[in-house]
Order: sequence, then C-alpha cells, then structure tokens
Amino acid sequence: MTLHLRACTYAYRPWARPVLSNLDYQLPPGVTVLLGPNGAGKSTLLRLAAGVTRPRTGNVHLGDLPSRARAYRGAVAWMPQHITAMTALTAREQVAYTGWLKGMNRTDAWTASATALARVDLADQADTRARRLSGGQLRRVGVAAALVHQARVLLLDEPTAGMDPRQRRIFRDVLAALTDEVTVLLSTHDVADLAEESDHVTVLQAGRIRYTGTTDGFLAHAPTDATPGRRAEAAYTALSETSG
Ligand SMILES: Nc1ncnc2c1ncn2[C@@H]1O[C@H](COP(=O)(O)OP(=O)(O)OP(=O)(O)O)[C@@H](O)[C@H]1O
Repeated sequence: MTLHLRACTYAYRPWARPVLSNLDYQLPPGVTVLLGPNGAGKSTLLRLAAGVTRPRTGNVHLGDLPSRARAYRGAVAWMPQHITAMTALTAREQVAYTGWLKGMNRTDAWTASATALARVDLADQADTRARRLSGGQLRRVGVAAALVHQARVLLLDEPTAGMDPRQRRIFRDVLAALTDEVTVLLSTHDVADLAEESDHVTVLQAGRIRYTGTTDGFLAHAPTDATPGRRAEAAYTALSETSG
C-alpha cells in the first residue's frame, strides 16, 4: 500500500501564501530521508501525510484508504517535531497511552511499550516521569511511541535532533531492523548521518520537490572530488545551489 499525496495545497491562514502548492508526492517503499532548509515545508508535508492536518485542496491516501478514515490513523504513526512530556506519566505510560490511542488494548499497549522503549535503549528510564527526561531522551520516547503499535508507515519529524552520536547510531539500527513491510519517511538536518544509509531521498525547497529518487541518484549530484563520507552533504549543497 502506497502513501500518496495528490495535488495537495496547504496554507496556515486562508489569506497566506500556501506552504505547499499542488504537491504530488508518492512515498516509495523502504526508508526515505526528507531534506530541506528551515521553512521548506517538511513538517507540513509530514503532518498532511499523517492525517493530522487536512490539505485545503487535494487528498492523501494510503492505498485506497483516505487520510480521514479511522483505519488510516491506525496504519500510520507520526512523531511530531516537538514531543510533549505528558504531565505525571512515566515514559512507559506515555508510550503505552499512544498505543491505546491507536487502538491497542491496555495489556498489549503496556507490553508493547516496554518493547518499544528497549528498542530505543530507554528501558532503564521506563519508570521515570517523562517530564524529567532530557531533550534527547524525550525524543527517544517519541520514537518509541511511533514504534509501539506496529504501524505500516512511520512519519518521523527530525527524530535524531538532540540525540548524542551513540543514540543516533542506535536509531539507525532501529531503522535497519524494520521489516520490509514498514515504510519510513523521516525529516532531518543530519544530512551526513542519515542520507547515505537510506533507500531514497527527497529534497523539498520552498514547498516544491527539488529531488526525489534513489539515494544513489541523489549522491550522483555530488561533485566527483567530494570528500568520501561527505558526499551526501555535497550532493545536497549542489542541488540547493542549482535550484531554479
Ligand atoms: N502553525 C503555523 N502557523 C503559521 N505558519 C506556520 C506554522 N507552522 C509552520 N508555518 C510556516 O510554514 C512554513 C513551513 O514550515 P514547516 O515547519 O513545515 O517547515 P520545515 O521544513 O519543517 O522547517 P524546519 O526545518 O525549520 O523544521 C514556514 O514558513 C513556517 O513559518
């Protein structure tokens, strides 16, 4: 089942210039990294894909399922850019609560919460109140919440922001361990860290798709003398500079 945004236009105010205008986007299978400068519209695209924001015109589907359908919200997980610590809840309770909101029963959500926290290396903080966690730990709670209900599509808004290098590596391991049935779209400014390990790259600029395709195709935009290990950054810079 493919997630498809068709002719989507979105503006935050009726009179404002649209952030996304007549955008067509089809999410390929595997892991896609969404790149773009601040304000390009990455979070907006992810919110539309998650069904938490409706396009002014156009539509969003997962296969035949429209984003307004209840089943759509069960099939898609969204990790917002800003994770809110729920007052008085522990990390495990917060993740379990997300599972319950997504339709799991209480027992399954409680069990799956512990598993998801272990996957992001946060088992030792499961009983800590979420509001006492560091920024990087809270982001891992956000990733765990996205993993908890076995969604088919994961939409992750800057999942590695604020994570230390070890945690970023663990996050890459989490992605690598996902089964082929799971499709991922994640936004990041960590171009070097994530882009070279993804299957696909999408570059968004001022609400338009500047590039979408395989990671190899993306890296081919790097100059031939680009330093090994910095090819993704070089490719991104080259694409940004040649934008029309
Ligand atoms: N709640 C809002 N109200 C009004 N304008 C908004 C709102 N959220 C975002 N915008 C505007 O929409 C545009 C796209 O924002 P968006 O957050 O989607 O970009 P982004 O690519 O995710 O940026 P960043 O990399 O900084 O997170 C920006 O011009 C931003 O100012």
